[in-house]
Amino acid sequence: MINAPTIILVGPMGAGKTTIGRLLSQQLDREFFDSDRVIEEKAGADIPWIFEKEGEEGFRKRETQTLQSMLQDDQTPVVLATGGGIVMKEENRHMLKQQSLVVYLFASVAQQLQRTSKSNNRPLLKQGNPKETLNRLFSIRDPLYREVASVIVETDSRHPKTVANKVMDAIKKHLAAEV
Ligand SMILES: Nc1ncnc2c1ncn2[C@@H]1O[C@H](COP(=O)(O)OP(=O)(O)O)[C@@H](O)[C@H]1O
Ligand SMILES: O=C(O)C1=C[C@@H](OP(=O)(O)O)[C@@H](O)[C@H](O)C1
Ligand SMILES: [Mg+2]
Repeated sequence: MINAPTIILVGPMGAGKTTIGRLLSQQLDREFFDSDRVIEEKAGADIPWIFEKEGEEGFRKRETQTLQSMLQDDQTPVVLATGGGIVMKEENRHMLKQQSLVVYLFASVAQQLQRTSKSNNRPLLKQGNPKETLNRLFSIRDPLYREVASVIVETDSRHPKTVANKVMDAIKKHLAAEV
C-alpha cells in the first residue's frame, strides 16, 4: 500500500493509460476512473459523437470540467486515466501540477500506431494519416507531458503488468525522495 494522492496517468493515445490505470487501481485497491468514460457517461454519447456535434473545442470543455470535478479537495485518492490531449490547455496542466501525482506513460509513435491500429473511437486518428497525426501530436505534447509529470515510465514492448509494476516502483521511489 502507498500513501499517495490521486494518481493520474497522462500520455499519448495508445500509451496504455486506460489499461494500466485499471491494473494500478486493482493493485492499490482504489477506485479507477477514465476521464473519457466519465465524459461519455455525462454526455450520454460517445466521443466521436461529441467531436462531430460539438467539435474538439466542445470536447475539451467537457474534459476540463471532468478534471476539475475529479480533483476536488474532498475526493478520496483514486487512479485517474486521462485522454491524450489533457495537457493541451494550460488550465488543465495547472490543475495536474497542483494536487496529484502524475505519471507520464511514454510510448514511441510506432508503438502508439500499433496499439491504436484497430481503434474506432479516436476521432483524431480518422483525420488524415494516423502516423503523421501521431508524429505531429508527439512533437507538440511530449514537452507538455514532461512539464506535468512527477514520474515517466517507458511502455514500449512491455507487458501491461510489467508496466504497472514499473509505475508502482517509480511512484514509491518518487515518494521516498520527497520525504
Ligand atoms: N503495455 C502494453 N502492451 C500491449 N498492449 C497494450 C499495452 N498497453 C495498452 N495496450 C493495448 O493498446 C490499446 C490502447 O490501450 P489504452 O489503455 O486504451 O491506451 P490509452 O488509454 O493510453 O489510449 C488497447 O488495445 C490495449 O489493450
Ligand atoms: O489525444 C487526444 O487528443 C485524445 C485521446 C483520447 O483518449 P486516449 O488517449 O485514451 O485514446 C480521447 O480523449 C480523445 O479521442 C482525444
Ligand atoms: Mg484511454
